[in-house]
Amino acid sequence: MFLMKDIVRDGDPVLRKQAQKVQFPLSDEDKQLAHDLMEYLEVSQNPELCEKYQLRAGVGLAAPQVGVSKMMASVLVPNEDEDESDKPLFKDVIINPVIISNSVQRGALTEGEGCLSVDKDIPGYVPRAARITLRYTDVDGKQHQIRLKNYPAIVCQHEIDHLHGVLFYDHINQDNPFAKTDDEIFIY
Ligand SMILES: O=CN(O)C[C@@H](CC1CCCC1)C(=O)N1NCCC[C@H]1C(=O)Nc1ccccn1
Ligand code: NI
Repeated sequence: MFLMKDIVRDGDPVLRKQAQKVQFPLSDEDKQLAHDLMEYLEVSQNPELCEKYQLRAGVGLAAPQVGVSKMMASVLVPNEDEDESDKPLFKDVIINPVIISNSVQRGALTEGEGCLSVDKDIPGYVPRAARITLRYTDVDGKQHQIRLKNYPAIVCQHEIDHLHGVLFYDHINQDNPFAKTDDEIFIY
């Protein structure tokens, strides 16, 4: 199981590398990595376990963040409203993901973004596509092509950035971190 000590921090070159495509069929090592990447999110989103293991709760975790330069990331976006079935908005390990289309409309999290690999808070809007069409392969080798919008779309873009050596603050407007072009929508 990954702990905070296993998470690589900004400054380590692995976070700025282009990750390698994952070969199928998955090796046992890659299957274990996929499992561990998702397990981190599940454990971190459980209040008791998060506390017990002193984790920072996360909704995504990319392989380079645990020092493995491979194109694989876990995404677990919980369904915030309690009453709804606690079926997550999006849950999968995305392997060799490719964003095949981006909406012209852009969006950003109103509170900006953070990263488990970046210890300091860096304020500012991180403009991203409001909607994307994502193509990826899952651990079983099944190909998916899905459309995502709002928070799940933001999370997947953040993770896919990691696979290309991009960190969230690379997108923040240096002159005016909270610059807002009029067509931008903002998501919670
Ligand atoms: O690459 C992946 N990362 O760096 C983990 C990041 C990924 C998200 C940041 C913005 C979009 C994707 C992450 O999850 N966070 N960033 C730092 C601390 C907070 C934490 C977070 O947002 N936690 C959370 C949110 C809702 C519900 C439960 N937990
Ligand atoms: Ni991150």
